[in-house]
Amino acid sequence: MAIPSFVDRVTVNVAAGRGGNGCASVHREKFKPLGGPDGGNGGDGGSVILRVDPDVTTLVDYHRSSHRTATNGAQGKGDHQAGSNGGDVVLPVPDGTVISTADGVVLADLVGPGAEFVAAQGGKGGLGNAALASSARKAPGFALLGEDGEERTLVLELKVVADIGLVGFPSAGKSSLVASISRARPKIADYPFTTLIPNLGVVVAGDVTFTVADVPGLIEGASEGRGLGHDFLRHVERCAALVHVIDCATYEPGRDPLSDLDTIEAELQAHGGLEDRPRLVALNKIDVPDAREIAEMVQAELEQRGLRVFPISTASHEGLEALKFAMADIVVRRRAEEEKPDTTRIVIRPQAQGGPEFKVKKLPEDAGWLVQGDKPERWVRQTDFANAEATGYLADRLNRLGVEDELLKLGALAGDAVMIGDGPNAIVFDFAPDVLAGAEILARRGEDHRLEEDRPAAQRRREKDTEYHANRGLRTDYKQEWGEDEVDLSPAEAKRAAVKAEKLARKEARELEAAEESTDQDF
Ligand SMILES: Nc1nc2c(ncn2[C@@H]2O[C@H](COP(=O)(O)OP(=O)(O)OP(=O)(O)O)[C@@H](O)[C@H]2O)c(=O)[nH]1
Ligand SMILES: [Mg+2]
Repeated sequence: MAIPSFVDRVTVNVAAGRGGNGCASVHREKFKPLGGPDGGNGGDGGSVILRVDPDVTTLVDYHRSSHRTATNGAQGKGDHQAGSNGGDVVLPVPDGTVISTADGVVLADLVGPGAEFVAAQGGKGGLGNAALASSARKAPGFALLGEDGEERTLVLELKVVADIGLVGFPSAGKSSLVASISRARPKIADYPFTTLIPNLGVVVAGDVTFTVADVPGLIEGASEGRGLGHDFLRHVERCAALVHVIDCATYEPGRDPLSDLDTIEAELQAHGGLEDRPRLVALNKIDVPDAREIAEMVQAELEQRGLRVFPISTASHEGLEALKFAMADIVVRRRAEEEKPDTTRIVIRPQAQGGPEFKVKKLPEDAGWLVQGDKPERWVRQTDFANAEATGYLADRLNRLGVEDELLKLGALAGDAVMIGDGPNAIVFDFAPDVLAGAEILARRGEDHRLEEDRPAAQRRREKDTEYHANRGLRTDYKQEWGEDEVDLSPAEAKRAAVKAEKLARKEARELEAAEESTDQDF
């Protein structure tokens, strides 16, 4: 039989929608030439959300199609029309789904119906020029860009949240046991590895209700990746107790109840983490005369090892009541010991970073300054650098946040490179306090005087930025941008290369400027 692919651990790619751009528009009406700004805001991009749905028991759907994308927010329009928001995509996942990054960092552990995790946050829509108008800037000639939606690769793992885990060789009768003590109706068949995904059954014993999960057959070597069992052992990691289901009716050579138990114990040992869990032994299939004989033979020896043994038959139901109550006993004891009841939702989410809204760091080797922070980085993404007024607005925002003060305090000089953000979308500015410090100045729409009056160096810089950002849709990285033809630069190397190239460009510009000045004097 071909080993089927695992369905309880899947890698999914989620992409949220982009925020719509804000609109820059001016109200037009007959005989009223000076209308106010009426550009609407862009809609927010839809998010991709994972939510526990009690009706979903496997991750099989994500195994078949692992890319999920939410829709983009619509662009804002004139006449104060806001773009509509992109729709969220809600992905139903089973209770007990653990979400981690591709490199194994656990982001969330979803327990309980309705528990949610935002897998990819939709991009915020950009403000339209109507929303950007202020008393000083009555008719902004620009709008903010919508932000990209988050894109992530996540690993979803299902850990069944069961009180009791049934372990054993293939065809030992684990699924049959779940079926005979609960209302679950798992597939049962006389070939090994019938169960590919754990079956969960709800068992009622007296006034105790608990859950039992069978684990797909464990075989020797499973913990080293042979067979199916290893990947499924994680399902029993949360169990209060393990029940060994032992087939006393097998005619396979080399198998008997004692060595089967040792084999499974060795697997559990190799997997690790289950040593402290109490064990019960169910000697199954005693409706078969030979099996009953074998069970009677080994019972005493197992009991000598300190194990509680239950001869059972899932076919005739003999011994099942005693086994059920023994399970219930352990569950009750475990629940009493536990500080937190099982129903507590455990949701781990990366906490939003508190503290100051931005950080300024001096880069080594006089390479300039690095500004990091959610707000400044977001504002850069929202800026249309082809529009000087939008660029000026960004400078004002950064100034108001205190970025410039902080740079001055730390000793930044005019002309120093200031890098905002350190991802592929990072952007490098010349530090020009006079530009940053300017108040709102009336200018023609889409322009900013402060930038117009710049020296040629800043002019050059601005043209370069404009060109760079015009190409942003292509996601040009530093290698292309700065003509660096080394391959596989690490982000830190790329940053250094970018800053170095930036300094060089600035030096050239200064030289050019000096040359131009000396030319001026000739006239
Ligand atoms: N005679 C008899 N047969 C049983 C008993 N319990 C289970 N079986 C049979 O054993 C075979 C395997 O049973 P399953 O419950 O599918 O075994 P499993 O341990 O879940 O096996 P995998 O899912 O493959 O790991 C089936 O043909 C069952 O009918 C029993 O008490 N008596
Ligand atoms: Mg089974």
